[in-house]
Amino acid sequence: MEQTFDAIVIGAGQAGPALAARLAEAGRKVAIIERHLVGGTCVNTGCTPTKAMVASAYAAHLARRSGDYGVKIAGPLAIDMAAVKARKDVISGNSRRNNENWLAGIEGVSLIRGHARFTGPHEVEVNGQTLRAPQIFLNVGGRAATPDMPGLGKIDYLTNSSLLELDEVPKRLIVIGGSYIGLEFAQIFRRLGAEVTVVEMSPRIVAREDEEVSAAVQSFLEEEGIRFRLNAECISFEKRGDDIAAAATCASDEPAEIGSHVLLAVGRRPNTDDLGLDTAGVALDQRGYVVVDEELRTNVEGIWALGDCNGRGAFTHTAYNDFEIVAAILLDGDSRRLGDRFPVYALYTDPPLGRVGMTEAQAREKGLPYKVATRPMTRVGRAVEKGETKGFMKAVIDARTDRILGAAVLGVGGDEAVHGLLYAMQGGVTADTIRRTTPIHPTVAELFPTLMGSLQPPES
Ligand SMILES: Cc1cc2nc3c(=O)[nH]c(=O)nc-3n(C[C@H](O)[C@H](O)[C@H](O)COP(=O)(O)OP(=O)(O)OC[C@H]3O[C@@H](n4cnc5c(N)ncnc54)[C@H](O)[C@@H]3O)c2cc1C
Ligand SMILES: NC(=O)c1ccc[n+]([C@@H]2O[C@H](COP(=O)([O-])OP(=O)(O)OC[C@H]3O[C@@H](n4cnc5c(N)ncnc54)[C@H](O)[C@@H]3O)[C@@H](O)[C@H]2O)c1
Repeated sequence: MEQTFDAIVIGAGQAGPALAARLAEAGRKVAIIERHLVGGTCVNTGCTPTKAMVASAYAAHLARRSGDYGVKIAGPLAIDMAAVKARKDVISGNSRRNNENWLAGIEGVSLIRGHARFTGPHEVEVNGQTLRAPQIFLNVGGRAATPDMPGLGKIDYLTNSSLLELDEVPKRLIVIGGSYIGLEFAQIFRRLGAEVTVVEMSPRIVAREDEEVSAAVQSFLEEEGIRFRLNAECISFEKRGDDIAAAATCASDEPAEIGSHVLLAVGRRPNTDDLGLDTAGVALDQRGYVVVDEELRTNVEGIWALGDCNGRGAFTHTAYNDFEIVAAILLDGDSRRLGDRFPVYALYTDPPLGRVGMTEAQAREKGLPYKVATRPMTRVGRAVEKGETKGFMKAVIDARTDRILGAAVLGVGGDEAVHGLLYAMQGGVTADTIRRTTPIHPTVAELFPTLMGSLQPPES
């Protein structure tokens, strides 16, 4: 059987459904094809379930610290991992169902379940059926990278997806990779009672960040009992009875890490290897990401790529922004572009790291004249009152224009507070204007004017 549509969207992740809805609203007949779960990674195996578990882990942490606040809990603390998982499943499941019901209710959108594969530049095959459309939008996302490490094929390892299915806390968890996924899970499971070791091949964790950010995050995670093996340039695995041994270096006299479970969190790979993109003539880069221009167009007329699969962003908000760019161009006659967006993200450890724009190291590498200011969270009233004073805030300002180049807010509420600086950057607001504003007391963001008032040239 063959069917013709005005547009086909492949993947119901973070950009596809919103785009399908906008196209249908504009009167187009749209097919959206999903091979697994509506909502994609974020809703089912990424943001939503992990942040639900971050909340459970925080509750456990706060309960352990309750005495600090003058609150006594009688008896020992117990973690009911099955209940933690059930809570996370309800939150994630509700989100998925809301997405499904919303899509099902949109006139002009057909949700087709199955794996899509190109059979030509403007036709795909799903479940043996051919679908044709002049416009095709890829939103196929990615999955956990599983590099060819010695011994990996002989052990049962976990990824972000399978780890979320555990209904018992691992006794000893070895996390390979010390970035977003690795650190968020490391702290979650440590707070839920596991012994946790993070094995990272770089000399420091979250190595994209400034050195003092990496050091502060490592230090507060170590205070909670998480161990780190850095410079792990030569990782291999071996089964030892019921346990797994992970060797971190090639030196045979260095002891291996012994764990009951291993989580692989060493990056993602795009779901572009089983799409038949060569048949359609769509160009990929060396890492398998779809090559797109500033308007998300691929090299093939009538094919666009949005979200993680284009390698131009790796977050839900960047995937959604890709939808906004494409919809603006195709439906609103508005000329939005990838280059309009500032890098912004959060690392959801506790305390979280909110980040926007450049790091200081990036400003230095670019040879930009800049000023910098930092302030420890111990000198932020709101943090002191909450009893959560770990971390610091830092701003990097262009010395010529007085505009913000970048900022890090590592501390309680940092994921929220950093937005004040994002909006300031988008609006071209200067540090001096921020210095003259009157923010709400007591908040974390109320210290931004003070921060801007303490800018200094970098130490040379
Ligand atoms: C553990 C974890 C935590 C995360 N936490 C955060 C966070 O807190 N904040 C944040 O911003 N980002 C977070 N992310 C990243 C975020 O999940 C992704 O950036 C986002 O989901 C990307 O959206 P997408 O639409 O590009 O792809 P996806 O959400 O991956 O969706 C792609 C969809 O396409 C489908 N698909 C693939 N191939 C085909 C095919 N051939 N035919 C049909 N369907 C297909 C897939 O089944 C999937 O449903 C996290 C990721 C992980 C793994
Ligand atoms: N809070 C969030 O927004 C959030 C949370 C989780 C995931 N994500 C998204 O998911 C993506 C993937 O996250 P991630 O943490 O898996 O990847 P990542 O690319 O951010 O980090 C991978 C880490 O693994 C290390 N590594 C790579 N190969 C290794 C090896 N062989 N041995 C040891 N260490 C190795 C790297 O040095 C790096 O520190 C991120 O790009 C991010 O956008 C976002």
